[in-house]
Parts: sequence; structure tokens; C-alpha cells
Amino acid sequence: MRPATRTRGSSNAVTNGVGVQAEDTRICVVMVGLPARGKSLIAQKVVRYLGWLSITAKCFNVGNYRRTATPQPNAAFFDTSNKEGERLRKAAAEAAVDDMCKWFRSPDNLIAILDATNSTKPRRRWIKERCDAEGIETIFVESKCDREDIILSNILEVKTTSPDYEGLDPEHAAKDFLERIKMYERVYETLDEDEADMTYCKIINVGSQVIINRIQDYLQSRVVYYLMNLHIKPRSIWISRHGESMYNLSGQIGGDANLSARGRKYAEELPTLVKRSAGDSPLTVWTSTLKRTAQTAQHLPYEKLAWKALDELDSGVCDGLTYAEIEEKYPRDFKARDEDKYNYRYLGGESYRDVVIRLEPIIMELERSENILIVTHQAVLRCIYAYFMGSTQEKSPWMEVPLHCLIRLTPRAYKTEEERLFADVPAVSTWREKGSKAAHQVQTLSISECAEMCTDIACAQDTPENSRRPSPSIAAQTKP
Ligand SMILES: O=P(O)(O)OC[C@H]1O[C@@](CO)(OP(=O)(O)O)[C@@H](O)[C@@H]1O
Repeated sequence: MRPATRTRGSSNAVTNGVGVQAEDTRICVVMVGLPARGKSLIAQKVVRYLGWLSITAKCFNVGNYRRTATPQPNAAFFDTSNKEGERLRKAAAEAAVDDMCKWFRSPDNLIAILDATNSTKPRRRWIKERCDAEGIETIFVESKCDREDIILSNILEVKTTSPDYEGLDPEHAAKDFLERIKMYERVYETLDEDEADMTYCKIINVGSQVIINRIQDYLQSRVVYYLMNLHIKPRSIWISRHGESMYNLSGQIGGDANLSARGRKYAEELPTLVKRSAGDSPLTVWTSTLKRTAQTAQHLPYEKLAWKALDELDSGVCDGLTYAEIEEKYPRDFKARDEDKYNYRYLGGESYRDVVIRLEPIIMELERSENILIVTHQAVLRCIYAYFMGSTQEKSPWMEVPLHCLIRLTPRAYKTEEERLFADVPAVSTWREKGSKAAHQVQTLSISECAEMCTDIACAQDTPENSRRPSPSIAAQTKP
């Protein structure tokens, strides 16, 4: 039976503004699986993905509730014949489900993830009944994995990052964790035909097989589609802006300019920078269809793919203008953008919100892939970064992403790790802070760099697409 859906206000549907028409349903995604099967990673990814799409989601981690009473239990605590352990674990699950039900009372809250092993049929039935009574739909998501290499790498991950083992000897932690898994294996029941009345998605061996049962509506299928694209194999994503462009030098936005001399130098140094970070790992390079990204990637010895979806935010009628010129010609728009940069859409162009929508297939493809290096643009990079780091819509459009810097993102069970590697090639800063007219282009340049830059600006004037005066701010701020 399909659970009752709640109607809020006069509408039977909510629109989150990114073109996602979500039915007015609330869904509890119930994780299922033995420890070290990547459940927490999946749970956190689902929350971040939905948040990125403006669908309010929250993870309720039963382990966190259990830790308030039992911060660092040993494996014996998880033995089902340990009565006190069982009582405390049940109490933790009840507290998490209670909090989740309370959280669902706010009309904006749509999807909760209940992150725990939920390894027995009675436990799952109990969760379903609690949710049914509250009019909350359930999807059980099982991560089932018998590949030793993946389990071992997850154990290593949990052992080094879980608060359960913080400050403990890693050897001892690994042994205890293996013991804990054995305790769970004794009682673990996989999702099967006994639970055919439930909505579930069973992901076997990191997506080599996916079994789906009774998906009921649009929002559920959207979550499941995302889950089908996920894998939990360890990997990194590298992102870099293109090298400094002629437009960056003159402070103009948008366009399809060539790289400056320093941008070309960055392109030459990028393979070394990537090698320093990625070693000999195989990589695929994704660029936009604009010249500055293709030129930046040209020396990279990997397979390359150009995506239209990675093109820079379309600045519409402001394309080719400097921020100062935009403020002069379109003062109201300039102010409106500063007030709500994420939602502001350039006249005839795009907003950050629009960019997020067109990046969704990129995110899906990224999730399916292993090591990828993306060479893209300031606004697009901010959106991709926000997806991995869970940055808010208020902050992400203002994030500082310097030119000539390679960012490595490594998704881990509890967070995404970040590493920034700077090339020893100077560049202007295109970052503009809220309320300011111009990007921060001040920097110290050597005489030769200055000469190079002047040649670049002269070149820029030669081509019709770049036929603009060098920005007075650059000329004034350049110090030989
Ligand atoms: O959203 P803001 O902060 O204006 O940043 C986006 C801008 O970044 C720029 C540089 O100023 O990207 P890019 O370096 O790819 O050219 C502009 O083209 C683009 O309009």
C-alpha cells in the first residue's frame, strides 16, 4: 500500500526552484548493511547531492546517538547476547527515529537518511511501521559487498576516521573492528522476498548489480537513480581553473579569450603539478568547449573530453564587460547580484542556480567515473566544489578560487578531503568581494612579467573578440 502523502497549503507539490518538481512526500532513506560497506559515505553523499539541488535533507546517524552513552565500546558491546549492549543500541535507534520524525514536522524538510546497519528484518519492519504511522515513505538502501579489497579499504577508512577509534592504536582498532563485523554477520539478514512489500534498492558490489523493488514516485526514483550511479571505490577528483586568460588580465567577464603568456606557462606546468598529486594513476581530463580550458589542458598526456555543460556561467548582456562597466551600465542588476548572487540571473544569461541544473549530468557522470581532472571556469568550479564540500548557496558563489591552482578532492566516509597545489606562475586575481566594483587584481610583477603582460594586452587589442582597452585598474595596479 502506498503510504498517505501530506498536503501542505493549497499545493500538492513543492518546487525547489531548480526545476525539480518534488512530490509533496517525505522520504526516509534507511541504510542497510554490515559495517565497512560504505553506508556512511553513501548517506552523506545523498544528503549533499540533495542539498546541492535545494532539496532539504538530513542524515540521522544512529552511531552518533549511541556514542553519547557509549563513546568507544569494544566489539563485545555489539554481541546480540549482550543484553545491556542491545538495550543501549535499541535506545539509540529510537532516539534517532524520534528526532527524525520531529524534524519532518517542518514543511521544508523532505528527505532523511537513517544511517545505521539496520541489519535485521524485525528492525527494518519496526522502522517502516514507525514511518508509516507518520505518513513518511521509506526506501531501504542496502550496500552488500563481498569484495575483500573494498571491505579492507573501508575498514582502513573507518579505523582511521571514526570517532569510535579516535586516539586508539590503529592495529588494535582494526582488530576490534573486524571482531565487530563478525558480531553483525551472525545476525545479518539481507533484503529479500520476505520484504517484497517494501521499497528498496540493493546495491551489490559497488553497483555491479542493482536490484530495485517498488519505487513509487518521482523523488524516490531520483534518489535511486543517483544511488545507481554511485560507487564507493577510493578515488580523487582534481579541479583547476583554466590558466590566466586575456580577459582575466583586462578584468572582463565571459567571452572566449585565449590564454595570456602566464596562462600558457601554467598549461605547460600543469602536467608536472598533476603528476605530483596523482602519481601514475590513470586519469581522464574534462574541459569546457571554450578555448581557454582546451589550451590549458593541451599538454596533459591523458584522454580528453570537452563538455558544453562545463562552459562558464553565461553572463548574457554583460558578457565582455568589466565589473566596473556592469555597475555603470546596469547599476540595479549589479546590486541585485550582490544581494543574492546564487539566484541572480544575468539578463539573457544564467544564475548560479541555473549552472547547478546544467551540471547535474556532469555530477552523475563524475560519480560513475574514477579519477577525473576537470579544467573549467570560476563559477562552474565553485558549483562543483560546493557539491563535494557541501558549501551553502550563500557562500559558494563568493568562494575564492585562485588561478594557477590545482585542487584535489578525495571523498572519504566522513568528509571530503581537500588539497591545494599552487603552480609557481603568478596570475591576476579575478575574485571580487561583495560590494566591490573590481576584482582584486593587485599583485607584484617582475619587469619581464610586466612586459609580457603588456604584449598580451596589445595582442588582445588585435583580435576583434578581444578588441578592448586594457583595464585602467590593471595598468594602475601593476608594479614593475
Ligand atoms: O560569478 P563571478 O564571481 O562574477 O565569477 C564568474 C566570472 O569568472 C570569470 C572570471 O572573472 O570566469 P573565467 O575565469 O572562466 O573567465 C568570468 O568569466 C565569469 O563571469
